[in-house]
Amino acid sequence: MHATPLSESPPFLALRRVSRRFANGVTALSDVSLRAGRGEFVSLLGPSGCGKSTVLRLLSGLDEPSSGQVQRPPDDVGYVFQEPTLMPWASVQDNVRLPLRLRGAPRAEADAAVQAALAAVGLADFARALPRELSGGMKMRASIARALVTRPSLLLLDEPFAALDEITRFKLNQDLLALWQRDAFTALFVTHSVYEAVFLSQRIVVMAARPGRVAAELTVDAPYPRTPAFRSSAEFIRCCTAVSQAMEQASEAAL
Ligand SMILES: Nc1ncnc2c1ncn2[C@@H]1O[C@H](COP(=O)(O)OP(=O)(O)OP(=O)(O)O)[C@@H](O)[C@H]1O
Repeated sequence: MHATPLSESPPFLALRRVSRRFANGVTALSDVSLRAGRGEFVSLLGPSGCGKSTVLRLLSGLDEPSSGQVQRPPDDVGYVFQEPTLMPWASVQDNVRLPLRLRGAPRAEADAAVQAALAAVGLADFARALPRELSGGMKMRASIARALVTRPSLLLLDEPFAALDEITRFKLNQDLLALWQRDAFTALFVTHSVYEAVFLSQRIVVMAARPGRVAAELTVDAPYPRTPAFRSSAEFIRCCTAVSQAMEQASEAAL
């Protein structure tokens, strides 16, 4: 594990000296610069209110910076929220089909894409189920399938597993990495959990609050695929310790 130099290959997405002030006077982000290369898995880690969700909203085009520059990828962006946000009256397959319907994709093409997305998250047998018939983990799988059904080049995930029990969370971490390796999208993953960030990421951006800013950047050198054995390895523990220390330093600096 080591601190990351900022200038390497040309970025796929970037924030350059971005600040975001809201009308109520809150400065959610102050002079934030970060970047990700194509196909990279990057986590944003930090305490509540440090601006993690604001970074995702800026990258998805849902929000604009007050100053600085946001470089977004040219094509599709998938977004997964903490809540699965499924339509309760629609079947799992109709929920997953929604982004394709909104863009007017031909029926046969959409059907094939929906089936493929459901199979990829292990929900092929639940295509006709209603969301209330699914467990929390399965609802989140459906939400991930909906985000991936358009084959986005960037997947933004805003604490998607925070409400799940630990076993389910570990399983979904593993399955998300398998999807990422298979489809080669760029992943920007927001979490409060040091362990989750280390397990998943190639790089971790540690943020601090009041105002939201980047406090540190660390690289996790461990190879993929990362199996459950990685969680009990010396390398994992070393990385978690380094990231926790960076978080502590960031919170002390904020006091
Ligand atoms: N639309 C808005 N208007 C005013 N203030 C906002 C708005 N959106 C966010 N904020 C404030 O900006 C700061 C950063 O919010 P943001 O949701 O990005 O943080 P976060 O790190 O994602 O927090 P959490 O981990 O709790 O989700 C917070 O103080 C929040 O209250």
